[in-house]
Amino acid sequence: MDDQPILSLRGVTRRYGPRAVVQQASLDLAEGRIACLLGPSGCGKSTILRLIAGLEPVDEGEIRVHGETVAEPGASVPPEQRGIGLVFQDNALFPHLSVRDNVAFGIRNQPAAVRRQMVEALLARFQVGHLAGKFPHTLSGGEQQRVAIARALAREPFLLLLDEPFSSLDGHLRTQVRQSLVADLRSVGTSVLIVTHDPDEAMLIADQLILMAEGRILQSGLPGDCYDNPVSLVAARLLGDAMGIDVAVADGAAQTPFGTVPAPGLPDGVAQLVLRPDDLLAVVNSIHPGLDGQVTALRRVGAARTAIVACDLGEIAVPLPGAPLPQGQAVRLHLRSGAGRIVPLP
Ligand SMILES: Nc1ncnc2c1ncn2[C@@H]1O[C@H](COP(=O)(O)OP(=O)(O)OP(=O)(O)O)[C@@H](O)[C@H]1O
Repeated sequence: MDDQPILSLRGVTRRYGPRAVVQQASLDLAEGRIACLLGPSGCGKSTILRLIAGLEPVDEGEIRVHGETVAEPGASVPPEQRGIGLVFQDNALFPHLSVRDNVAFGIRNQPAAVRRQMVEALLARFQVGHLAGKFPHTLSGGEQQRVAIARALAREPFLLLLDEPFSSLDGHLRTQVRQSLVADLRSVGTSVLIVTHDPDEAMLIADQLILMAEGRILQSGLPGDCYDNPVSLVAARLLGDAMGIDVAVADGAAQTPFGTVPAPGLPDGVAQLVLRPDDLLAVVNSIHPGLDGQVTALRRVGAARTAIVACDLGEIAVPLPGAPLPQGQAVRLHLRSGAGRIVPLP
């Protein structure tokens, strides 16, 4: 099996004036996977897509496709020769062309019979065959999205880039459209890189998750690994609530208010314990070491109960899987077995 990444970025930097909006970005994409690039608004996600597609030059670093350099400072393979499809947030279908002709547009050099067959197959695959003769303005946002993706795939790109494909949809519709679109993309087998700022969306659909903040790629890996083993507090917070507590590390172990936590590979000195809300347990009459506190309030969302516990670290929200605790109850906070990660200070 060929393990060579289909696309690699190495130390890629892009500046607008003096400001580097993408800084030293490195990543590898594997074939046939759905990767999600997740980060807050303005962190440089769309710029990375444009760099990969060849719509912008790199100022530093290198982009490789199947091991061949396609972009480095002063040299760039044009977008149409990269074999990469890009669908922007706004879809930008040609308004004066029917759905069928929009999809056929990118392959207009193919013989008519081949073109017809490919277009029909793609429209059917993306469940918009019944809309073939319609014009874009008569389609819903989700339908336009599917047509735009079918149009990009007609050129048989080895990689499809999707910039916030579900941003125009909300609630239930978003979940539905997302599920069925991802299933269709998987059935095609194309490699896909999806930009999103929605952590739940990224966790749900990604085979590979790429975390980004302030122009930098922080971490890349399986979604579960990124969630369980964040490289920093910032990376942890991209995927959900997390708190950081300064701790002392010596000989590969950190002394925390909840006991000793392994800190493999970290140098001696100050580091940070990263905690997810469900990493802590509030125990009454505990005989084990932990951090003492007192319940100051109870909250409930649906079936889930949370106790607000005042302790030396301030007020901490701790999930209560069992019976509710009364206000004022003294508790000891413990770290669940295996929970908590020690990361370097920012
Ligand atoms: N052509 C440009 N000239 C100058 N600054 C730009 C240009 N394009 C983008 N920027 C700035 O670069 C930063 C990164 O923009 P980018 O669109 O890549 O972020 P993003 O993560 O995709 O954001 P969003 O999720 O809001 O789309 C932003 O601060 C943006 O204002």
